[in-house]
Amino acid sequence: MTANPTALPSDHPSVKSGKVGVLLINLGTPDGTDYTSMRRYLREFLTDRRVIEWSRWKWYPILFGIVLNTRPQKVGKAYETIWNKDKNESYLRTYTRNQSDLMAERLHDLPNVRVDWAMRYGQPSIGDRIQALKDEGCERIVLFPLYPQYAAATTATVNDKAFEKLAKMRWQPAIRTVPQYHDDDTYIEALANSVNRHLSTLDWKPEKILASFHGIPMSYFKLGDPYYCFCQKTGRLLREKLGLSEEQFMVTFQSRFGPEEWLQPYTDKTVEELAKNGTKRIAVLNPGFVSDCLETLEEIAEQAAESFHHNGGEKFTHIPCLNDSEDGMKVLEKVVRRELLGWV
Ligand SMILES: C=CC1=C(C)c2cc3[nH]c(cc4nc(cc5[nH]c(cc1n2)c(C)c5CCC(=O)O)C(CCC(=O)O)=C4C)c(C)c3C=C
Ligand SMILES: [Fe+2]
Ligand SMILES: [Fe+2]
Repeated sequence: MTANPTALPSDHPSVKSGKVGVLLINLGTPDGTDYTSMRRYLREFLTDRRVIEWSRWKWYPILFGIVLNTRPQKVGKAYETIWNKDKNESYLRTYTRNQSDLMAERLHDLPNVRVDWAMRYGQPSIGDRIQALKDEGCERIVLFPLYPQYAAATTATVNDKAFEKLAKMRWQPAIRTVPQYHDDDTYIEALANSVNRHLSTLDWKPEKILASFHGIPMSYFKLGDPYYCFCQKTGRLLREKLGLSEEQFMVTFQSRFGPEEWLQPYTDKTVEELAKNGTKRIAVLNPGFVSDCLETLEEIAEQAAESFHHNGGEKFTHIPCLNDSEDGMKVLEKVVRRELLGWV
């Protein structure tokens, strides 16, 4: 008898192989609304050089001396008002997990594909989930930062974090990173449907619709971040799809942080000025957020609504993000299937 030359030696470790991973990644979320959880989360977030580009010697005294002593209480209180009490977690976490579960179901025709989810800040971490996918036999992984409009502070930092993990792996999986899909027709149609569906539940019509995107400092844009242009294009395509004029539809930027100038027009100032100038009815949506979160549920649906009413406005409505809706999942599935081409 001759030995089989292809047989593995008896002491060879078992290696799983032949699978493709899809990792959905969103921004992150604190584990709880208490001071310690909030501080841990904000510390990880605000020490990210892609988020705060100031030099360390200028930023750290402010961060550790002031921001991390005051902001955890303030933001913790805001989180409490929008916490998903059923699951004891933020909605961003609930929706991201649901998106992952639903994506797995939608890809049932691709038995070699594994779907998982992670957060850039907090848990589950990107590194842990890449390792878990690799351990399951994923030799190729699609990294999907859940941001329709690329920005260095969001998409790039997700990719950086993933490659930080890969830098420590002896046997790396092959990687694809998903680019922006700000002008994808399925995405624009899903947004338009969500606007029309939501407005059809009201007994009034808005005089103006605001598409409010998270801002970035103006200096980042001037240094070459394309985010502003992607937001403007999404806004224009959505306005055209809805058949609205430039008077009826506006792109604005929210969530300013720190003393610098950010992208304009600012959402909070616009809402206030519209109300003061006699606009009585507005609707606001957040096309840049794949899931509702603090920035949409608290800053817009609560704070902006209050400001509008306080300044003389009468009707305000917040149009929910696509979240784990059928239309929202259609968008994510389309992007994932495109990025899997040639791999499955
Ligand atoms: C300089 C600071 C920040 C930049 C730049 C920034 C860009 C940016 N952020 C999002 C999406 C989200 N941000 C969220 C919360 C949040 N953002 C910042 C600061 C910057 N973001 C802070 C400090 C916080 C925490 C809350 C607070 O302290 O005000 C969230 C919500 C997370 C949640 O758990 O609900 C999202 C989502 C984008 C898309 C973006 C640039 C394009
Ligand atoms: Fe942010
Ligand atoms: Fe531009």
